[in-house]
Amino acid sequence: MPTLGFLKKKKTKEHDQHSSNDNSPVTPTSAGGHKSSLTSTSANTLSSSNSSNKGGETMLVNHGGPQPTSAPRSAGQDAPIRSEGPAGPGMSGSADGSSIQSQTPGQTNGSSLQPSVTNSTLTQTSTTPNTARTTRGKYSLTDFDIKRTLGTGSFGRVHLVQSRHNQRFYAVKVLKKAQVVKMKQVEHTNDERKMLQKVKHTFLVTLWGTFQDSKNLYMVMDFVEGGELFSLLRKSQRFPNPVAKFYAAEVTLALDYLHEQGIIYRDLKPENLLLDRHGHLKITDFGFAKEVPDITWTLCGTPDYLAPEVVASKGYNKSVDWWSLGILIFEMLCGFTPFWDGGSPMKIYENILKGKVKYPPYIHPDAQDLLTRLITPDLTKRLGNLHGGSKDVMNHAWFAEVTWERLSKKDIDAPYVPPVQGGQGDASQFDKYTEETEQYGEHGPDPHGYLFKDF
Ligand SMILES: Nc1ncnc2c1ncn2[C@@H]1O[C@H](COP(=O)(O)OP(=O)(O)OP(=O)(O)O)[C@@H](O)[C@H]1O
Repeated sequence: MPTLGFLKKKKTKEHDQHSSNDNSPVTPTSAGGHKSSLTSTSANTLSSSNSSNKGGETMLVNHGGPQPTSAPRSAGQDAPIRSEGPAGPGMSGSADGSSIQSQTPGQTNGSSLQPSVTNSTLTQTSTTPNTARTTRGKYSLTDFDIKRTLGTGSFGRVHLVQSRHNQRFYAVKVLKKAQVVKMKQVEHTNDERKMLQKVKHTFLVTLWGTFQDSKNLYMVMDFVEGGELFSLLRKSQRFPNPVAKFYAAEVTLALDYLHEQGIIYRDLKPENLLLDRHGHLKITDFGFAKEVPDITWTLCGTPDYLAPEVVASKGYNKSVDWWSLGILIFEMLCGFTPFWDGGSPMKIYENILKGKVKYPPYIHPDAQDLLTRLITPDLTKRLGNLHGGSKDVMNHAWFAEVTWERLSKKDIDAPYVPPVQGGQGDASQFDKYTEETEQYGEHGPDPHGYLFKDF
């Protein structure tokens, strides 16, 4: 049994060895839900419509195990509010010497726009294959008021910001160029921007635009208000079978979409899964996503989630995401990852290569069957990598009651609705961080600017 170290957030990037129109303002349409409990319903959960699934048993899960020592966020307090609309942040005409680029989608992926009962209106945006946002405009720091920090990463932090044009809230990821260069992440950072610009899917975060100044890179995204799945999982210790299934099914749809686009995600973990105001998932952090038609070799990702072929520095393909899905499902069902062992990445790698997974007795047999088929080193046997592709995963018995079509339209209630009121910049679901003291937007020498021409 792992000790409490597994409760910590898993850091990502240090393990990489590769050097390698302004839309018109929209009036808020709804306030978010206020259910703060994790609701697990019957096995029907994943096939029920929003309108019919209101009677779930309340289960803020506590399985009697150790309380987390880190990461649990304070339960969200309702806080001042407003709502995002289907519009980008709005842009100023010019920008303090920043070089800039952004997209202005005509529509968003909708999750933050409408109450879930109107989900049928989301069909097209949710499943339509990517039509890359190509409209270019200009954002700059002067377009936003920077509010608090939502999260920190290896090279910078993510801020809640408010557009000075339409007063809506967004998340801006700020990356320090010098740090990106020092950690040999130039290619990954440019890829992140490229991949996020390309994708458009209900369960993926929307990138509205990017820009840079002499020191930093900025990525303007939707503010996903409900916090990280990681926090919910640590608070809950582990999820009941139907709850894990709900999140796994949404991730499966997102992976299916990404793989269809020729993109490997490579960084699946609860820290990168955010909940929107209705409790549906949004995958964020495309720092390791890559367009790979066939095989690639880069060692990147988070130790606990790495497939053996990645650990062994072999060439690998999209199937690494299916392996990681297995690890994610395991972690959601058990509260810890299968290869975790004392916190040392080397030990974790050893365990991954040994490939022995101990399944606790409380895991549902169908779940265990799926996990053994995903967490298998044999690529000729790994589900998702076989002839049927992602459909093999979707057709597995554990997902039997999932009505994929409805799920893709978010026409199924989420098991947990974060206690936020949408659109008001309510960041109560996020940890508090010491704020950045360094001023953004300063003029000065820009020795690394040439490396980030697309920003
Ligand atoms: N669009 C968003 N809306 C709300 N919060 C966000 C958003 N994007 C990121 N965050 C928060 O910021 C955190 C860090 O973001 P992200 O993982 O993209 O940064 P990173 O620098 O790549 O991190 P790491 O180095 O750990 O991979 C996330 O875990 C999440 O809590």
